[in-house]
Amino acid sequence: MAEVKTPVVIKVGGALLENPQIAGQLLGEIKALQSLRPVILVHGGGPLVETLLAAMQLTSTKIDGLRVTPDEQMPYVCGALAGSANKSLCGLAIGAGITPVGLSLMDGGITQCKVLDEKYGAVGVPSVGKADLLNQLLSASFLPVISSIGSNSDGRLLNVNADQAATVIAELMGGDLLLLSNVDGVLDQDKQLIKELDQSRIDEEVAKGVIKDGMLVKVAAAMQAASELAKPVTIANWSAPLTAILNNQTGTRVIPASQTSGA
Ligand SMILES: Nc1ncnc2c1ncn2[C@@H]1O[C@H](COP(=O)(O)OP(=O)(O)O)[C@@H](O)[C@H]1O
Ligand SMILES: CC(=O)N[C@@H](CCC(=O)OP(=O)(O)O)C(=O)O
Repeated sequence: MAEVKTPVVIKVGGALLENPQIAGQLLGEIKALQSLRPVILVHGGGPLVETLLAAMQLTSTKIDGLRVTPDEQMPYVCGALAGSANKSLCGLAIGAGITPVGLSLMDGGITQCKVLDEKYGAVGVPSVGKADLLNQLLSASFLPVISSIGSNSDGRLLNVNADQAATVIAELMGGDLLLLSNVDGVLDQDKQLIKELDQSRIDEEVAKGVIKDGMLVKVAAAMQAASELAKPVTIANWSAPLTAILNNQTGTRVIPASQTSGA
C-alpha cells in the first residue's frame, strides 16, 4: 500500500503580501516541499482589510486580537480576504510554478462556523467539516490556498481569524501546522526567542503582558491544535528557510500537555 504522507498546513499572515519578494521565495520553497509532502496554504490579510476599510472611511476595532466586524462591513472584508489576498497568493504561487486552487473555509464543507458572540458582529468560530475536497485536490497535486472567510449553517458570511482557520484545517487533515508571521516566533520580555512553550509558560507570559494582541490569538490557536493533534505546532518567521522551520532549527514550538515532561 502507498505510504500516506502527513500534510503540512502553512498559515501566513497578510503582512507577507507587503513583501512580494519574500512571498515569492516562500512559494518557491513550498513548490519544492510539494514534491515530498502535500501542502495546504491558509492565509490572513489583516493589513489589506485595514487599508480597504480606511479607504471606505470605515473604522475598525479589535477585541483581544479579533476584529469586530459589523455585517455591513463584510463585503469589504470578503473582498480583501477571499478576493485580493487570496488571488495575490494564487498569482505568486503560479509565478513559482505551482497550480493553486483558491478557496474559503465554506467551500466543499471544509469547515462549519458559528457566530462567536454578537458583540463582535459577523465573527465566526470554525469547526472541522469534511476533508473530501482537500484530499481530492492534494491527490491531484494542486495547492489549496484558503482564506479565512466562513459561513454559518444559515449562510451568514463570517470573518474568521486566520490562525484559528489554520488550526481547524490542520485538525481536519491531521497535518503538521506552521504559523508563519513577521516575527521569529514568540519573544520573551527581553525580545529573545522562546524555543518551547507549554501551557504554564504561556499563562505566565500572558499574565506578564509579554504575549499580547495578535500573538495572544496565535498562541491559543497553536495550543488548541497541538492538544487536538497531540504534536507540537511551530510559530516562526516566513523569512526563515522552510527546511529550517520544519527541522525545528528556528521558531517557537508550542508543546501540548501530552508531551510535556510532567505528562
Ligand atoms: N510575545 C510576543 N512575541 C512576538 N510577537 C508578539 C508578542 N506579543 C505580541 N506580539 C505581536 O504579535 C504580532 C504577530 O501577530 P499578528 O500581527 O496577528 O500576526 P499575523 O498577522 O502574521 O497573524 C507580532 O508582529 C507582534 O507585534
Ligand atoms: C476575526 C478576525 O480578526 N479576522 C481577521 C482575519 C484576517 C487575519 O487573521 O489576518 P492576519 O493573519 O493577517 O492577521 C481580520 O479581520 O483581520
